[in-house]
Amino acid sequence: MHSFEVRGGKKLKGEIVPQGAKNEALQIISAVLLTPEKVTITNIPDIVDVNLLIELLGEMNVKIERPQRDTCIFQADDVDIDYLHSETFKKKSGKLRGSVMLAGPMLARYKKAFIPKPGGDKIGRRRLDTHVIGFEKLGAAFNYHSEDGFFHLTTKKLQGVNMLLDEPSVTGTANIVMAASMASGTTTIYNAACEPYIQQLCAMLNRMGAKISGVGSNLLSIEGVDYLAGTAHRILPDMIEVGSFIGLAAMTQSDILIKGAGVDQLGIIPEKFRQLGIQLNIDGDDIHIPEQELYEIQRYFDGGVLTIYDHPWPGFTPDLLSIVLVTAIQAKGSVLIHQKMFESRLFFVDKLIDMGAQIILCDPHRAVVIGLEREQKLRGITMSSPDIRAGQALLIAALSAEGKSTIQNIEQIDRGYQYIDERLRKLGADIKRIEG
Ligand SMILES: CC(=O)N[C@H]1[C@@H](OP(=O)(O)OP(=O)(O)OC[C@H]2O[C@@H](n3ccc(=O)[nH]c3=O)[C@H](O)[C@@H]2O)O[C@H](CO)[C@@H](O)[C@@H]1O
Ligand SMILES: C=C(OP(=O)(O)O)C(=O)O
Repeated sequence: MHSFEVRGGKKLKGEIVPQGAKNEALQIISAVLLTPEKVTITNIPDIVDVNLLIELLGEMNVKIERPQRDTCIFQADDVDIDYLHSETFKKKSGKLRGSVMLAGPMLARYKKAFIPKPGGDKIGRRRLDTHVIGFEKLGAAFNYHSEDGFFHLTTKKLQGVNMLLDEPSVTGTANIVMAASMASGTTTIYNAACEPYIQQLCAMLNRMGAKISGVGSNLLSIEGVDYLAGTAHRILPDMIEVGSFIGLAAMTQSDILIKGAGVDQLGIIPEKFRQLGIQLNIDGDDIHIPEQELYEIQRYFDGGVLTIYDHPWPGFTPDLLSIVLVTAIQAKGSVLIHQKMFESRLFFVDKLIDMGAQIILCDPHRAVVIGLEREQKLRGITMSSPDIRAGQALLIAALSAEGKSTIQNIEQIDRGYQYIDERLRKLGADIKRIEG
């Protein structure tokens, strides 16, 4: 288990470029299975989850060239379907959430698929019903094997259908879109997720020859086609990284320029940080966060305490709530953080409380942060990273704290943030990776 040793309390300064988006990469890389032709993907983040998915494809006999660290050329012209029965696949696919999205393309092209017991963050119950019910509506039969937690899916032919999703699941929508793109007839998906990740996937599939309309809305219409061709695709900047850097700058009173932030695709994210009182200057595709002595949390017009909560896109992504929470610690004022989607994502606040933060954990979904107004610094402590975003939030807390902090279990952070220690050092942070 590796850890980060951080000596906090330093102001940072400089430019940082966000990596390609993790959650988009997982969808886009799964989609290469839909065609026997070459698909070139650029701006791939060099992170554990994405590298593991690429490794899985390689083991399925997909040809992969990696001319640069951020570019892969995939060709799925001779896929070994039997690999999906192997113990190695079971073990590896269970390590990341993204592997569930191999099922949609497999079902579309090879008429059978397996949904592994999902990996990813242990942040609460993460059901797969939306995926399985969607496939069933398209004409797939499934069997759940309780001994290995796998869903086994088969179909003679996928047939377009109108469906209303139980919830706008992000990976569920991606899976169903990929399967429907090669079904017979037209599929409509209402209550579809519409995150930029999904919009990017649909744009890529359309370039491959799919016929998807309604992209960006919660009503997608997909006219099935027989064949999808190769294409090239560039992954957007990771909006969760962008939000994390905004929070980092505010908490550490730093002057940071986020270059190429993908401003047009950030939705409500900048506004939520502005509600915390953080000044953001948007210039073209860059975001400048100037050094700020104090930032004051807004109140509602009637004087009520601000609540920041997650909601399916275009609402605020749950993946940034831990970052917003940690950023509020040094603000002036109070905010209620309400994590509606996941029930185990807020428990890391006990570590922040140990560091000196004023937080009341009301229940597993809600926490009130009472800002310290920089009257008191957090204290460095030893802590362990429970999940990817809480890990990054703890790192931000450690960088703002007085003295030394040790963050253990940084494998969680490495799942989603590329060379984070190296990039933070370039901004002047005192952070060391301790191996073993
Ligand atoms: C690999 C990947 O892309 N992971 C993202 C994806 O996970 P993932 O696709 O697994 O998440 P889902 O969108 O399926 O939903 C996540 C959880 O939220 C619940 N839920 C969902 C929608 C809703 O309206 N109400 C509700 O309560 C679901 O029951 C589920 O427990 O989307 C999540 C929600 O944005 C993000 O946190 C994950 O980072
Ligand atoms: C929850 C996340 O990831 P995953 O779905 O891969 O666990 C995340 O990216 O914040």
